[in-house]
Amino acid sequence: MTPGTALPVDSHQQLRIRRLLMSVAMYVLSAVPQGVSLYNGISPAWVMYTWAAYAVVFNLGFYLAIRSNFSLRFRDPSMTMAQMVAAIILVLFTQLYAGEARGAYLVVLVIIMVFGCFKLHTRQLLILSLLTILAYALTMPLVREIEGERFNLAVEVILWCSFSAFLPFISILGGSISDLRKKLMASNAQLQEVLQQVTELATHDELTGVYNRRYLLEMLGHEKNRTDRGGGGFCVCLFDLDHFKRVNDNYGHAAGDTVLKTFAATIEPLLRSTDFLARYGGEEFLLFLPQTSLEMAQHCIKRIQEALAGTRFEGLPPDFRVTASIGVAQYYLQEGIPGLIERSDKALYRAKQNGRNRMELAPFTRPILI
Ligand SMILES: Nc1nc2c(ncn2[C@@H]2O[C@H](COP(=O)(O)OP(=O)(O)OP(=O)(O)O)[C@@H](O)[C@H]2O)c(=O)[nH]1
Repeated sequence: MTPGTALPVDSHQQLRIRRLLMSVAMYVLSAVPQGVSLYNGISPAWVMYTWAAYAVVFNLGFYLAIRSNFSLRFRDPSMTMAQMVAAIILVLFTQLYAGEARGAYLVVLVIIMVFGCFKLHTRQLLILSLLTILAYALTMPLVREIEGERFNLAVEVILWCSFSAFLPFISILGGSISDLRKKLMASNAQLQEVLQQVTELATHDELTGVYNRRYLLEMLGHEKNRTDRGGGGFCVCLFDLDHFKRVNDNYGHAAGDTVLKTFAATIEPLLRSTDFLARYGGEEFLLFLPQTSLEMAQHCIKRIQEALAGTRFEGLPPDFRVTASIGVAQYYLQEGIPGLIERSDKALYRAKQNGRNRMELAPFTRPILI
């Protein structure tokens, strides 16, 4: 992925090819004045053939370089500067034989500068335009040679002066557009980053990094709808850390936070990618197990209890352990999510009553689909 943007490399290359095709379209269009010149005997046929061969070879070369990803080796994989220089050389060549129609070709140079605004800075565009003005001036003795007696120095100088006045101006304008584009892209990237942060904040618990209650309830709602339409059943497991108040009281609030974070970090790797662990409140966590029977949920809880029994907590005594009481409920058809959680909460209450560090299953009286 290119830094600062959201597009994958392939999409960037496709965009570059699209831009190249735009410039190819310009070549095709400029074949029209070439043809008219040829038809009217203003420029010789070999100029048109040379122009066409040059255009085909260079554009094919640029196309292959981008298509094969060879251009990714360059700082600018669009090869904007190279494309522009190639086009400028071609225009300067064809205008040599354009006679009185020379002005029409000079317009193309202006359009080439506008193309540069996709990638180049104002300074690069200005340097390129000054070099073009100089190169154009240097072609004048050749034009004189080709045109012989028809050469009108005054007309040529007027053309050169107006061209020299406008081209730098177009470059500055193009550069400003380019800068504006870059700023827009940077602020877009920033916006994406902020959006990602906001999404993270809206769906995750800040302390433990697991999902938050709101997001979990949303996911439960989706799963309920899916199950009611004929999907497999699911379970929820409500965890409550035992005697957590004592952790805060004996070791301080920061140690309590560490316990919550470590608890979540211990459970997460034990889950399938489709399971959801969320912080339900204070020291309560809700585990949502889609496509899971009560029996499978019990296996999962046992795995978690075993892992917890061996978990050490940073900054706390080596023999310090945390246990949890768990209430497990399996969803039954058409049940409301609040009702389902209430059943798991009642089961959790029984687990506390029955001595903690254990799980209790919520009884059910209605059919369960799994
Ligand atoms: N460190 C820390 N403590 C929290 C956080 N949220 C809630 N608590 C504490 O969690 C404790 C919950 O205590 P109780 O509800 O009495 O339950 P308990 O001590 O775990 O006892 P049982 O649930 O009956 O086993 C309270 O002391 C809260 O202050 C948190 O984000 N960080």
